[in-house]
Amino acid sequence: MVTFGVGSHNPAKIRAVERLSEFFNLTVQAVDVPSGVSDQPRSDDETKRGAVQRAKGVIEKSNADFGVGLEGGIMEINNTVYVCNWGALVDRNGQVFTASGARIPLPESIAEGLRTGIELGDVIDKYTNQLDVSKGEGTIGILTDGLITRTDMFFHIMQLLYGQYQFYSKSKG
Ligand SMILES: O=P(O)(O)OP(=O)(O)OP(=O)(O)OC[C@H]1O[C@@H](n2cnc3c(O)ncnc32)[C@H](O)[C@@H]1O
Ligand SMILES: [Mg+2]
Repeated sequence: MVTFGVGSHNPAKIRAVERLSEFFNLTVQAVDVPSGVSDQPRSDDETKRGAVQRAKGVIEKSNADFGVGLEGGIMEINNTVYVCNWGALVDRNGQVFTASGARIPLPESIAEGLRTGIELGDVIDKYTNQLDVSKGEGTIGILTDGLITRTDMFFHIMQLLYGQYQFYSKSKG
């Protein structure tokens, strides 16, 4: 049985890793690790660093076979703010795999709130008049009318990560 440690207690992230059980037997454990970046990463680079640092932290702090880091952030292209997401998978040999997920533009009213320094999680709760959107369908779920949830998106990242691990394991043999 393969163990995946996830550097987060967010159920939207945990469920995304658990969904890998569609392909093989695994157990998932949440591990308390810092991302080492700000609560609201503001570039691809910072978001990716958060994911990698979480994944490495899991390997250091637990006995899991794989450390997983999943990180949400925002980034700007030509004055349009996008929600972005990164993931990292680290194995016991210290190999690091990274992948990014879907990104879509944020409506100007949400982007405005973010420019004042508030976290997306808080802005989206206010925008939707709901609690803990980030632990459920996520901003991506709201902005796609529920078609792609935060878990769907992180699951796609997990496939990209584990798929790379498989590819490089086989090509070395
Ligand atoms: O406990 P952790 O793992 O930190 O869970 P989190 O929800 O805070 O997740 P992140 O730190 O990775 O996300 C950074 C911010 O973006 C928010 N967010 C909400 N929905 C999101 C989505 O669909 N994609 C990316 N970020 C989202 C999130 O609530 C945070 O304020
Ligand atoms: Mg966070």
